[in-house]
Amino acid sequence: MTEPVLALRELTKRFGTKLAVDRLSLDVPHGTMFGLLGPNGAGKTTTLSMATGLLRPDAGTAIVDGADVWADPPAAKAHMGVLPDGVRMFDRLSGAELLRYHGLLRGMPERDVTARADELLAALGLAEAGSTLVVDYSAGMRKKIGLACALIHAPRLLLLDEPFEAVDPISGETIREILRGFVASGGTVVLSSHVMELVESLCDRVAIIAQGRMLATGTLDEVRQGQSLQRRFLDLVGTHALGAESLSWLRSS
Ligand SMILES: Nc1ncnc2c1ncn2[C@@H]1O[C@H](COP(=O)(O)OP(=O)(O)OP(=O)(O)O)[C@@H](O)[C@H]1O
Repeated sequence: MTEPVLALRELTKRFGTKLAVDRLSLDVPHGTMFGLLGPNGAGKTTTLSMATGLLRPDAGTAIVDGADVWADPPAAKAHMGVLPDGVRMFDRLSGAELLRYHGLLRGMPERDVTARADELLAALGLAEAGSTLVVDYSAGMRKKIGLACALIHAPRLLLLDEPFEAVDPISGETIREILRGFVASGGTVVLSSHVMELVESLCDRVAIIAQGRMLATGTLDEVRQGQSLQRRFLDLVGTHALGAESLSWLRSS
C-alpha cells in the first residue's frame, strides 16, 4: 500500500477550556476525493487549519507527502493548494491582482501566471469581475477567487474548507467538474462540507467528526453501511429534537 498523501496523527487543539480537536488521526490516500463531515463546531476548520500550517497544534502531527507540516513547512506546502475558511484575503487587490500575487508568491514565471489567471477567472465566471476589488465581491465570488488562488500553481493536494458554501448552482457545477478532472489526473482533494448529497455524489472517501473526535472514516460505502449518508450522519452524530413547547411563541401569533 502506498503512503497516504495526507496523514494526521493524534492532532489535538484546545481553545481555553474547549477541546476543539481531540487526538484526531486520518489517512487520505493519493487520488481520492475526500469529504470531511461534521456538524457546526465539530472541529473541521480547526483540523484543516492544523493540517495546512495555519494553526499550530497543541499535540500531534500532520504529514503531507512525507513532509511534516510543522517541522518542514516549505516542503509540505510546496504541492498543497489551500482554500481556508474565514481567513482574510488581501481584499484591496482586484481578483486578477490577488491571483497574480498568489502565482508569483509560488515562484511561477510571470507569463504562466497571467495565462493561468485569465483561464481561471474565465472558468469560474469571474472574467468580468477580474478588475473589481475583492472587497466588493459577494460571498460566493470570494469563495471562487479563493479557490482560483488555491489552484493557480497546479498543486497535487487540495485542502478546501467549505468550497461550495455560498456558491451558485452553475458555479457549483463548474467547481465539481474542475475537482473531478483534478482527481482523475491523479490529484487529491480534501473538502469539508455540511451538504450530504453533495459529498455523497462527489467523494469516494469520507470522515465524520463531532466534538473534535473521529466517529467514522473509510470509503463512502464503508461509512454509509447501506444507509444514506444523511441517515448515517444523523445516527452517528445524534439528532437534536425540539421539545413540544420549544419556540411555542413562534406559533402563537
Ligand atoms: N479561535 C478560536 N477561539 C476559541 N474557540 C474556537 C476558535 N476556533 C474554533 N473554536 C471552537 O472550536 C470548536 C471547533 O470549531 P471549528 O470552527 O473547527 O468547527 P467546524 O466544524 O469548522 O464548524 P462549522 O461547520 O460551524 O464551520 C468550536 O466549539 C469553536 O467554537
